[in-house]
Amino acid sequence: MNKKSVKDVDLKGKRVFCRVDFNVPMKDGHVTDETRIKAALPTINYLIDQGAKVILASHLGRPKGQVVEELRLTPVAERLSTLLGRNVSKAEEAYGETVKAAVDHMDDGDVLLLENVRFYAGEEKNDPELAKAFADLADLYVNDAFGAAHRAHASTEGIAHYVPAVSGLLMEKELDVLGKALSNPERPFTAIIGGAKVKDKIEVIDNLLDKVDNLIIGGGLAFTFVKAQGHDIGKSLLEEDKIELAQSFIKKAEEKGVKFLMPVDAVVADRFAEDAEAKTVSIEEIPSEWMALDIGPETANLYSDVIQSSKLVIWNGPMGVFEMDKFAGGTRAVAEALAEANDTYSVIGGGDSAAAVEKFHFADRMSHISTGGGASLEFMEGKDLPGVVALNDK
Ligand SMILES: Nc1ncnc2c1ncn2[C@@H]1O[C@H](COP(=O)(O)OP(=O)(O)O)[C@@H](O)[C@H]1O
Ligand SMILES: O=C(OP(=O)(O)O)[C@H](O)COP(=O)(O)O
Repeated sequence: MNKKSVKDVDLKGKRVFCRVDFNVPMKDGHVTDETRIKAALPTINYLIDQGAKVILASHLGRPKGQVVEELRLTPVAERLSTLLGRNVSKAEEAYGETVKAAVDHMDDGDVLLLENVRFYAGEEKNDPELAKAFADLADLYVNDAFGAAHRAHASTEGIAHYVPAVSGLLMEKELDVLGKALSNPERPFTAIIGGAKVKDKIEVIDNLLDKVDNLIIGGGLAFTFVKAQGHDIGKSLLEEDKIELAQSFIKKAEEKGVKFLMPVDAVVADRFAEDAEAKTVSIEEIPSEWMALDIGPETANLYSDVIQSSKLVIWNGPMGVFEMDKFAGGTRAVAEALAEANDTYSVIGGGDSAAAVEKFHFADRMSHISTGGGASLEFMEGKDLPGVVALNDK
């Protein structure tokens, strides 16, 4: 990588604003998957060992510029403290006089976690004033938030214009591993796209169609495609204004000779709940008052076959609502197929996909678990990541 890293700079006694991606799954005020926290530990420990004052910043969820009590980073500070085996102070804000005073009191090697940066409207707008306020806290900016590197926000991009800016160790590793896998991909090359961020991911498919041999669609995302084929999808997740785009992708795949795989059956539920009534139906028979919350077993078998005959698979986004046991079968089946495909280089991307692989105990059988979903997809599309571009060149 041609960007400077933490290894290239002097850190002793420096106030370091380190952007991490602690956007972790939470339930009832507890962190339910700590993959992203653990992934940031090498950089945090390195900064501590080098005698820096470590100011950590992250977003959590999408509070849209307002304080949302459930999205405070306090539970994350507690988990981090346990994992680091040292005290982690937690600020109630992300910048300003109180935070500055807290930073002034830090000793070398201390760790302070700022409050959720997305509580401020300026964050996602990449407001220069907010970026300057962040920069004001520090002598150096370290970006280790690979998972948010595709966002040009005040704490991921803006700040880098006001203070020397380098990459963290996780950021470096992600770019290195993904870059190597993609520079000359082994074939057949398969992408599996699922999850619920339909708007974000649907655009990615266009570029992926230029690169892959097989494109597998699952999760909530799939039903805009199922609808585009003229089937009734009941109350399943739908991005109405993307139906035409979905149709054009199916056509593009045909023209390019890319195998485009969509669900042939689904597990449907009468409502979005663990104890909902559920049944498996063929994709043409989704009842109008029901919603599809997982791919069905026939689809899972089809997808598993393609996975096992691929040499490179990138997987982003669960196949169903895997958090609920009734709708976890599809995600588990895909994870298992990947775990058993010994000859396949598997790259898992995205907070929820990584959490799913962890939940089903297949994590150590994957080739690389990326902490970025959208970020790894955009990187694989060949797009520049603003959070990386903004860093200082070597
Ligand atoms: N059929 C579906 N309907 C609604 N939500 C779904 C469906 N399939 C998957 N999901 C949800 O998608 C979420 C993950 O989506 P996303 O954030 O896009 O994935 P990732 O974090 O892996 O990039 C999970 O919480 C899961 O419950
Ligand atoms: O969870 C994240 O993205 P991902 O779900 O694509 O992995 C990142 O923290 C970015 O979050 P965002 O998509 O709300 O900007």
